[in-house]
Amino acid sequence: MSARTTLSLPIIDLSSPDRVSTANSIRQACIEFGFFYLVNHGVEKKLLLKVFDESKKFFSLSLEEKMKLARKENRGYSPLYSEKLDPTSASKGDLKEAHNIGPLGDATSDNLNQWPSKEALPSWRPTMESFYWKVVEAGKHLVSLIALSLNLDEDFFEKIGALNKPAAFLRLLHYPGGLEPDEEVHGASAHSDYGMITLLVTDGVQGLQICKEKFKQPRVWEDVTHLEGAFIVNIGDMMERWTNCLYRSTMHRVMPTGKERYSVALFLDPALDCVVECLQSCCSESCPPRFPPIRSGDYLNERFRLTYGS
Ligand SMILES: O=C(O)CCC(=O)C(=O)O
Ligand SMILES: [Fe+2]
Repeated sequence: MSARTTLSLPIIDLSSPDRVSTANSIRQACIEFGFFYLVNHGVEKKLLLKVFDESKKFFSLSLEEKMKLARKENRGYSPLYSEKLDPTSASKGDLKEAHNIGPLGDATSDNLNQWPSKEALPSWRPTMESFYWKVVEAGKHLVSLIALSLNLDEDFFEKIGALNKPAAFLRLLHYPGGLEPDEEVHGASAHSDYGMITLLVTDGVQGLQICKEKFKQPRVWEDVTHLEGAFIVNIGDMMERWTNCLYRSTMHRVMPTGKERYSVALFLDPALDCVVECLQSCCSESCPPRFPPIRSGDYLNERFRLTYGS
């Protein structure tokens, strides 16, 4: 087994009035780790607790009930082992169940969402909708600081249409307990996220690990410490493509610790018709673009296909 250490990530304060210094700290964090903690993000503790409470109620419904909402078009319920975030792994799938919601606010897309019945979970939908919008708001604010950190106008990503209809997915996750650490069984197998940024909140149970040097073997995994009340934010692959790998989309995974674990992630992805191509400030003659331009929707579809094997 490879060596492991525990890691404290840089802390970014979203409410700091000194935007330039915050942008500088974001730049450092994205170059060095691709991960950081986000504090003072504006999402109240009460709402966070309510989301976890509803999530626990949802995952304790019978499998039959949950399968009525089985995943279609990346919305709805995915049972244990149905996903493999590392398509190269030989395992039978990831030891987690999940439920995806999003993108909201657009009638066509909204209609594809699958909601548990009001009889079973009366507060589910308003809780998730309210949380979704609060986290999207924090995410958009953060993206404006990321633009600043890349010496771009704060509204750069708005102007190129990446955030017009936020392609955001809210994903509730449940990792069952009972299994000890094992190199074969992963809660979430090694992967990088696909989009711009991910904002994650967990119930405090350990398990999340990152590997800073994804191309180096053997891989070195470091445990990410829980910071109460903070979001854990990471850079996704499309942001890595925009920045020509200046900002890292860091590989991560969730290992079973023997304890049951809940987490909630919001994936803020570029609008589906937005073309993601190397930023001018991130390439030069001696450092040409490493990736060709790609439509966000095409990129996402391909990644989902590999993850779900369909
Ligand atoms: O549950 C976690 O801590 C991380 C989940 C994750 O990385 C993902 O769903 O992409
Ligand atoms: Fe992830």
